[in-house]
Amino acid sequence: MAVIGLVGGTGFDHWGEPAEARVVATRWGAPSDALMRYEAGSHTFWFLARHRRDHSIPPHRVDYRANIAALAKVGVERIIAVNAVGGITERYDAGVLALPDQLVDYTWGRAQTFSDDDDEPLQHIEFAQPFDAVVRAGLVAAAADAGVAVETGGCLGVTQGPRLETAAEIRRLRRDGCDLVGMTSMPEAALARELSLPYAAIAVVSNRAAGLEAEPVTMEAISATMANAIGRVHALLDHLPDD
Ligand SMILES: CSC[C@H]1O[C@H](OP(=O)(O)O)[C@H](O)[C@@H]1O
Ligand code: HPA
Repeated sequence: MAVIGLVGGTGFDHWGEPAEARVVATRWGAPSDALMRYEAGSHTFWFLARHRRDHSIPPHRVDYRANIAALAKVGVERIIAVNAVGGITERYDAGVLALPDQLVDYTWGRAQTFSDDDDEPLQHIEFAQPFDAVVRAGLVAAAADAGVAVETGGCLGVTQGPRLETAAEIRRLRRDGCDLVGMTSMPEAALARELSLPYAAIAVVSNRAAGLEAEPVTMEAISATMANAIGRVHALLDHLPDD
């Protein structure tokens, strides 16, 4: 049994009645919301709604440091992030569950490190592989066990938001090697690495990215796709293997 931090995003702001809710303070400030404990499959999960339960915190205003520090404070051993993302390359159609293995950071102006004052050690984390191979392997095994199809691998470009991208920005991301686009994986992934917390993401393709379809991207379509896919995310969590 492991104690796992679960950061839920768009389409996953709630997870039923928790076994426990805990308000956690950190030296970086308050996390997005109370942390909620759930027992699922053979693991304990501490769930945190990245945008708060009422989905009121936009991606550029999430206090990623407080969120990761709060998860560390309740003793999580690893972190699984759930993200709604746009699909850029053909493998990543709407509704696909992806387990990305790379990312490119296009965000700016976010508090992106704990190495930010004299009280914290200066760290230059190793980050060639931003998603943890062991956590990703557990998700691959869970998918096989649950009979849920996943695309393994893929590069996630992280934009600043909260607006969606232009068609030209998506063409640029494709040229840069990005398969997927989201807004919240950075600095979340890097901060987890700074605290030595293995981190991986379940990226749910909620839409084809801007300019790839005749119709514009709408929040209604994103929400509908996420509502459809979230049962498969839960199936993965229920089937995560024992260590
Ligand atoms: C148009 S939806 C954009 C919103 O959804 C994603 O959130 P999350 O990563 O927390 O699931 C994306 O990053 C944006 O915040
Ligand atoms: O198309 C998108 N772009 C950026 N973030 C997203 N999150 C869901 N869909 C998207």
